[in-house]
Parts: sequence; C-alpha cells; structure tokens
Amino acid sequence: MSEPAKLAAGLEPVAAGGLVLLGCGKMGGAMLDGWFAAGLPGAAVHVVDPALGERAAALTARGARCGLKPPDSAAAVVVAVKPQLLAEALPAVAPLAGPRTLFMSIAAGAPLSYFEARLAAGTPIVRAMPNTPAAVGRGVTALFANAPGKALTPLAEALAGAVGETVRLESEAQMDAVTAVSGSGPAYVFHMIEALAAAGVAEGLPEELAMRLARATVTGAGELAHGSPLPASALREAVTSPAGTTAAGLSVLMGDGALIDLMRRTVAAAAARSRELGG
Ligand SMILES: NC(=O)C1=CN([C@@H]2O[C@H](COP(=O)(O)OP(=O)(O)OC[C@H]3O[C@@H](n4cnc5c(N)ncnc54)[C@H](O)[C@@H]3O)[C@@H](O)[C@H]2O)C=CC1
Ligand SMILES: O=C(O)[C@@H]1CCC=N1
Repeated sequence: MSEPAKLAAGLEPVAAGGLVLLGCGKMGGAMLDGWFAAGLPGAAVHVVDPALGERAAALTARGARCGLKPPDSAAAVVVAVKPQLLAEALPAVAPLAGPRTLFMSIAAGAPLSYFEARLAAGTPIVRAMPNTPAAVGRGVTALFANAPGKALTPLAEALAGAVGETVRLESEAQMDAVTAVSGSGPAYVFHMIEALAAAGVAEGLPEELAMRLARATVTGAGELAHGSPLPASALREAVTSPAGTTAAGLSVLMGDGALIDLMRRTVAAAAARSRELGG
C-alpha cells in the first residue's frame, strides 16, 4: 500500500470539517481527484450526484460517502452542477448554509446574488471559474467572494489550488470575460489541434500523421510557453525566420488581424452567453 499523500496546506478545515461536492461530472470530478491527490482523506468527502454510475464504487472504496442526502454540517460545499440544474440541485445542500460553511460555486453565469437569495444570510460564498486542465493539475481558477466570503477566500484558493493556479478577481463583473477566456479556452485550443490537422491533410498528409503532428505541436508549444519566461510574442518570433515558411503562414493568420478578430468575436460570444446564463 502506498503512503497517503500529505495534506496540502490550507485544506485542513475541509479535512476536519468535511466537504460536500454537489455534482461530480467532468469539472467537479477533476477537482475531486485533485483534492484526493492533495491528501484530502476520502472520509472527509460526501458526493451528492444522482448519476454517479461506476464512479460511486471507486469513491466508496476511498472512504467517501455518496448519497442524495448530505451530512448535517460541512466546512465547505462545492457546487458543480450545470447552471440550468441549479434550481433543482441546490435545495439538497441549502440546509448546510450558514456563516461557518463556505459555498463555492463553479457554475458558469450564476451570480453570487443567485446564491445569496437562496442560502442563509451571512453565508460565505465564493464564485469560481476553473477549467478542464485541472484534470492534470494544470488548471487556472479565478475567484471572487461575496462580503462574508472574503475571510474564507484562502480556503477556496486552497481547494482550487489543488488543481492548478488561482487568481483573485477585482470585481464579479470580470467573471463573464474570464469564463470566455480561460473557462472555455481549452476548447478553442483543442479546436486549433483539429484545424491544424485538417490543414495538414489538405496539404497531402495522412490523417493519423497530421493529427499526431498537430497534437504534439500544440501541446509542445503550450509546454514551452508554460516553462519559458519569454512573452508569447518572443516565442513566436523565435520560430519565424526572415522570409521563411513561418512568416508566409503568419501573413495569413495575422494578416489584417485575422486570428485576433476571430478570437475577439469568439470570446465576445462566450462572454455574452455567460451574461445570458446569469439572467
Ligand atoms: N466543463 C468545463 O470545462 C467547465 C465547467 N464549469 C462549470 O461546471 C459545472 C459542471 O459542468 P461539467 O462538469 O462540465 O458538467 P457535467 O455534466 O460533466 O457534470 C455535472 C454533474 O452534475 C450532476 N447532477 C445533475 N443533476 C444533479 C442534481 N440534482 N444534484 C447533484 N448533481 C447533479 C450530473 O449527474 C453530473 O455528474 C457547470 O456549471 C459548468 O458551467 C466551469 C468551468 C469549466
Ligand atoms: O461551456 C460552458 O458553459 C462551461 C463553462 C466554461 C466551460 N464550460
């Protein structure tokens, strides 16, 4: 048996007081894996999700509890259901609300006021926007707390920090743009892989080879950007020989701000949808 991981700093309150996860799908499940990897004991966790499927057995084997009725108290409740299902799902955990229980919601669009209207007065609430690279510990999560939640922001940061970087926002209004950039952003990058591979096929490469090259290129470039102190523009320039092939390619991608304009419209559409989801 391998040694259990040492509990990461900042997670002591949830290790001692318990954590309830409402919704254990792609994002909630990725965060839960991060908390376990950060040493959170299974016995500290209760998962509320009516469709856990095979995951239930693995959670139970870890000592976590699963069931639609959460315990009477918890140090933190993490809300990770689809925004459209909040009205149906939140009542199950609402009785846990109060000044000593952190509510952290990752639901896109749903404003702090939505939770304040439905949870006990004085409940510390942190709105957070993570992204799926959390599944490999390389997410980035932006956080903004209501007034009672300010004091518990370090606990929210410890929970989000178990799966990657964290940033504190200056205002809740920034959350729509954040959702559009980093929340949805991984999908844009995955589509870049698809588009680069399709372009390789159009130039005569077999599909499998084109996809392998595109995937390795995007992930390798991401890794280089992650590890390098240089700005992205300098990394781009390092690939670009004067009058070479990259310059020819970039004259299309950057010509008349082509990609900048496309990305501007992409992020604007996602931010508008985030505002719409917030009602
Ligand atoms: N997938 C992503 O890239 C990101 C998602 N989010 C947010 O995370 C939330 C969850 O998204 P995903 O994990 O992608 O969705 P998902 O569909 O993979 O997971 C949602 C989970 O909620 C469960 N669920 C449904 N009804 C429930 C109920 N009444 N009580 C408890 N659990 C219930 C479902 O069974 C499912 O396991 C959404 O609000 C989304 O806006 C935020 C950032 C990134
Ligand atoms: O597509 C969505 O609505 C969620 C929020 C950010 C990423 N996925």
